[in-house]
Amino acid sequence: MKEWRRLARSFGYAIEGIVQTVKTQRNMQIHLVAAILALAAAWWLEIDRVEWIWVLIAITLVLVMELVNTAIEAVVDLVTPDWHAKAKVAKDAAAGAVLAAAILSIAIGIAVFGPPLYEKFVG
Ligand SMILES: Nc1ncnc2c1ncn2[C@@H]1O[C@H](COP(=O)(O)OP(=O)(O)OP(=O)(O)O)[C@@H](O)[C@H]1O
Repeated sequence: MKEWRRLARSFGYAIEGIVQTVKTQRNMQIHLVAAILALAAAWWLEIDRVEWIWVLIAITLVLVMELVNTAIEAVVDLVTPDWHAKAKVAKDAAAGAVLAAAILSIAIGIAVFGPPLYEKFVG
C-alpha cells in the first residue's frame, strides 16, 4: 500500500512538471497548439494506423525535448546565475535538441499530411 502511495506521488510530481512547463514556457504552449492542430488534421484526413503512430511519435518527441530543455535551463540557472561559457554550451545544446526534434516533426508532417492534403485540394 505504501509502495502504491509512493508511486502515485511520483506520478503527481511528473504531472506537476508537465503542467508547470506548459504554464511557464511559451515554446511549450506553441508546441501544444501545433500538436492539437496535427491531431485535428490526422482525424480530418483519416490517416491510417501507421501514420497515426508517426504523428504521435513526432508530437511526443517535441514535447519530451521541450520538457528536458526546461529542466536543463532550470539547473543551469540554479548552478550559475552569471554568464558562463559552459552554461551557454548546455543551454544551446538543449535548445538544439528541441530544434532537431521540431525539424523531424515537420518532415513527418509533410510526409503524412502532404499526399492527402494534395488529394483533397488539388485532386
Ligand atoms: N548563464 C549563462 N551563461 C552563458 N550564456 C547564457 C546563460 N544563460 C543564457 N545564456 C544564453 O542565452 C540563451 C537564452 O537563454 P535563456 O535562459 O533565456 O533561454 P531561452 O532560450 O530564452 O529559454 P526560454 O525562452 O525557453 O525560457 C542560451 O541559449 C544561451 O546561449
